[in-house]
Amino acid sequence: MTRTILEVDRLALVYTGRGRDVNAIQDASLLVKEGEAIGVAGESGSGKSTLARAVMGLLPPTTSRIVGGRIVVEGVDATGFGPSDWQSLRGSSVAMVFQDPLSFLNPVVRVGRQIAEGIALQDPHADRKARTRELLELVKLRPSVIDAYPHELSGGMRQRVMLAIALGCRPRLLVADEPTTALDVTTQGEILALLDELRRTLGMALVLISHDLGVLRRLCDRIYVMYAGHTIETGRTAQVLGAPAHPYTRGLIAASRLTRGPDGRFSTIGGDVPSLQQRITACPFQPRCGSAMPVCAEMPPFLDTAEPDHLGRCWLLTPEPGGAPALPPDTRASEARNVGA
Ligand SMILES: Nc1ncnc2c1ncn2[C@@H]1O[C@H](COP(=O)(O)OP(=O)(O)OP(=O)(O)O)[C@@H](O)[C@H]1O
Repeated sequence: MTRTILEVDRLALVYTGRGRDVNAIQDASLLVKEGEAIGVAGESGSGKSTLARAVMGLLPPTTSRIVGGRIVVEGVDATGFGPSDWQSLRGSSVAMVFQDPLSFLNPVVRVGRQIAEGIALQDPHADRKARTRELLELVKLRPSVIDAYPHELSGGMRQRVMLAIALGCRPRLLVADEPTTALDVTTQGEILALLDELRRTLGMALVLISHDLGVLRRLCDRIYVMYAGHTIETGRTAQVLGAPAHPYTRGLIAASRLTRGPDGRFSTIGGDVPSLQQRITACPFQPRCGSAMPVCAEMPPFLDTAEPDHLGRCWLLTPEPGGAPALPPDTRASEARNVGA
């Protein structure tokens, strides 16, 4: 059976820093198996980056707090980890690349040294020169890049450098948060192809965060769709994007295709994302949903089975909307963890 690398089980997380709470993650689950490519989709503000940073231990403990659920990395419960525990995990089994390499790279340190520093953190005895060259070759950069400063490189090259640094710890999981959003279309294609190739050749799992469904369709085995801090749908990519179970996913797909409605206007999802200052106690999408029923405003739906390995958080998926849930909540949560198992 394929090993589980990451398991997020009904996570809830609050930002507390700006004088008011923001319940950025309210009920999110994620399961990543060895070597798998997982996509996380959702509108701006749905909690994708917060989830990514939470599973990497990169959220500041002074302004964020996990208030429910668990994060388990390679069988170890990391939910209560402090900064040093997270640092050693990041140096050994998980790594992350971000949208903007310039905010990550040190502008006054040559690229080669920045890659070598990452290698030394993981293995103080490593031959840093040889391993730096090996990493540059992996990300398809010329060895001469070693002497360059970040500002001397193009956006695509900087993203490759950030990838080389991330790969320095030989991660079993790479989390990539909108890694190509800031790049032109051609460079975007090259970086995505590289990510795909690296995942396959290194046998590494990938969590790819993107609001671009086309990108996720191209690279991912399974997809999680997020809305207002909730996982609202998950399944194999072809299932979720080909036969979406949740009205929100259907709206997201229509909007991403730039299709026009009967009135000739481009499809959009009407209404506003709910406030995250309180925990949402009903269906988070109900105020914007064209298929909403009375129960949707009264009780939170649970992730339910649309078909094998395909779950949606929607009362439309229960046999008797408004009646007792077909499965108790805990059973449904464990199903969310088991999708793709
Ligand atoms: N440091 C912070 N303090 C308070 N609230 C925050 C903080 N960071 C993010 N948020 C809020 O948390 C919610 C989720 O934000 P997050 O960045 O995770 O969403 P996202 O789906 O990644 O959006 P985007 O695609 O725009 O990056 C938003 O309402 C956002 O305003």
